[in-house]
Amino acid sequence: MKPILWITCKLPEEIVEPLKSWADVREWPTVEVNMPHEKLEEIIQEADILWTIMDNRVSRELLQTAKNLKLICNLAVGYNNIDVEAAKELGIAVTNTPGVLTETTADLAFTLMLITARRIIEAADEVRNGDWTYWGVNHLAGRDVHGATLGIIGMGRIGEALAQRAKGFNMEVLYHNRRRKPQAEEAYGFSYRELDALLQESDYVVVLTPMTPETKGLIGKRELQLMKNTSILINVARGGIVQEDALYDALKNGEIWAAGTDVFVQEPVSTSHPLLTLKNFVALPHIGSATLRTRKEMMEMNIESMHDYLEGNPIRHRVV
Ligand SMILES: NC(=O)C1=CN([C@@H]2O[C@H](COP(=O)(O)OP(=O)(O)OC[C@H]3O[C@@H](n4cnc5c(N)ncnc54)[C@H](OP(=O)(O)O)[C@@H]3O)[C@@H](O)[C@H]2O)C=CC1
Ligand SMILES: O=CC(=O)O
Repeated sequence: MKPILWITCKLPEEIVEPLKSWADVREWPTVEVNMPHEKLEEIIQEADILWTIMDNRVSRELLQTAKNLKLICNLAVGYNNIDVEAAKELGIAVTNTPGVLTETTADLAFTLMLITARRIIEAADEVRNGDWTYWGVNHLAGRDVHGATLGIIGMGRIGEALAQRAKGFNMEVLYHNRRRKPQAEEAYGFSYRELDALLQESDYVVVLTPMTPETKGLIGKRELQLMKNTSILINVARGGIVQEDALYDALKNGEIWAAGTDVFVQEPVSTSHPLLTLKNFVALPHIGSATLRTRKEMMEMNIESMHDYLEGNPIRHRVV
């Protein structure tokens, strides 16, 4: 009997079709709406392999209801949507997609810095809405990215790729991790800072840590107040690492100059979210790794893990 592979979102036909040679493939049928949690509760009971996306909350309670589940492949590098400790205890392997999305996500992080600093969304909207009525000396004037100081919180794969882009813009690069990276410091000229010093010195602060109990709410009122009132905060990591209510207050009160984020606590974010009322806030719909090539490579990486499992080989890209 073929193992049951449940895919919790609609994937391209050319990816799914070949899987049918070895799996009894069952898939969520539509791209417009993601699988509701109640459906996940139902299908986890029959799946041998579960192919998940970040939207799926795979808790301990949910995992405990699984009868045959042996492998979860998460179509993302971040895996905070899955209780990996519980999975490990229950003998369920979990895999992710590190590396293949690094450069693409760094491109997006740098893009978000540029569009936030140069007020690109406001400017483009002005043209489209017919509000471009004059040339003014400080009209839509933003902030320079070149030559500024970039502080990266979470200098991992994506952080390093972002830092390399920043070097091309003659930026000074500071970073904060739990562990220093002396070799990278020497090779690329980054400088380590404690968190508070990084916040105080940087013109751009970019958050690129995973979401963990330690990073949840890492940037709140106190941290935002440490930043310069001319500085810009970018979050491409996970919603909730930056406290959204504190960010709203800091932007509204001019404690920081602007912010751009690709991620929210609740995704998709509600159009009534207070942050969306602010002109100095740029919002993107979690598109960090969204290029056709990278998404294909992410899917292929998950499939590699499935093949390893099937063939009884050590499972590549395994988190636990
Ligand atoms: N917006 C999007 O679409 C995307 C978002 N992401 C997010 O980006 C995250 C990073 O990805 P990637 O670069 O591949 O991951 P890495 O694991 O390579 O890098 C994460 C870095 O964060 C640091 N870190 C972890 N905990 C803390 C902490 N408490 N304080 C300070 N630094 C910390 C780690 O260093 P150390 O252990 O020394 O602290 C590490 O260097 C993902 O987990 C994901 O959530 C990723 C891809 C796309
Ligand atoms: O947010 C995306 C990821 O890959 O993690």
